Amino acid sequence: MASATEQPQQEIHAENKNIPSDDPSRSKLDGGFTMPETNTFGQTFRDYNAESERRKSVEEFYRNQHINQTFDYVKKMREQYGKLNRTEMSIWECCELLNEFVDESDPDLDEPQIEHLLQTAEAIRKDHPNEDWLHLTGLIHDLGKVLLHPSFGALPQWAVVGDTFPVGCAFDDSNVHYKYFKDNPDYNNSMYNTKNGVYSPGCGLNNVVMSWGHDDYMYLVAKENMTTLPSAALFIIRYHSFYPLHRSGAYTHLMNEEDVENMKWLHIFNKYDLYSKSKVRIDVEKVKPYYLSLIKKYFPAKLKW
Ligand SMILES: O[C@H]1[C@H](O)[C@@H](O)[C@H](O)[C@@H](O)[C@H]1O
Ligand SMILES: [Fe+2]
Ligand SMILES: [Fe+2]
Repeated sequence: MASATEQPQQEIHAENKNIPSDDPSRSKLDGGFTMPETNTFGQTFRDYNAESERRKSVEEFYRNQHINQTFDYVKKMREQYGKLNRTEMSIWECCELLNEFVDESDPDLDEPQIEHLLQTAEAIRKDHPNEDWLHLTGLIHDLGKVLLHPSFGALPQWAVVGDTFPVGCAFDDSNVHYKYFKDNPDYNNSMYNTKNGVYSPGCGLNNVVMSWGHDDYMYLVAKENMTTLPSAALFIIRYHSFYPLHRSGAYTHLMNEEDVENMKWLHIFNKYDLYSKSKVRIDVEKVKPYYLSLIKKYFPAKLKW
């Protein structure tokens, strides 16, 4: 029987096994975690132009996302889904619901989402054994993708996944496939197309309306169900797809001091979210008791969704 103190799984270092330590092709070692040079398809991570079987569909995904995510659309969705009146279920039940979904925006992963959740959580657990809140954050950060499920209205992928960005101000050209924003109605709206748009500099991300998707939704679910996770966990969940900010440094003029503090944890988290994507399977039944104990510590048994 697996105990709640089961050791973390996943051989993160698998890629390096046969490569001499001084070989430049060897992955970078960083805090124990090996960041592989290439993804499952032999490409560098987040290369949206590399020729691969997924390139075309990922680009088509971003075309739809950029055209449809307007300020008005996001406001409407936030209000509607923020009511959390669709269903009641536990965190683990939600993990299981994600079993069937593959994320169409992701050039690095074609595994069902539950694999990605466990790979992320287990990779964090290995390097940061004492931050149990961060393990749980890894497990739940993508649960908002449940919006794809028929019982949540089966939202189109462009309304659930992909990188996020602020609406209500100019789209930054560091967004992937930026060119498709030109067909977004907000692109030509003078209220929304200046650097600050409807915001003031330093207003804080909490006051910025982000494109609608799994990040903001899961943030609302965690907060409204009174999680006892620390605020850094909520920040990670809410902004983990905000690559234009945490990877490219765009939109920093909207941040306040608290955001700057929280960014430190987001940067740590992001490494595991991105680079743990692999074909290495996790034995779900083996690790389940450990994660159930964390869920019990930080969440009520049933949550409103
Ligand atoms: O394709 C991925 C995926 O949807 C992730 O869940 C999200 O966090 C990333 O930002 C995105 O690029
Ligand atoms: Fe995500
Ligand atoms: Fe993720």
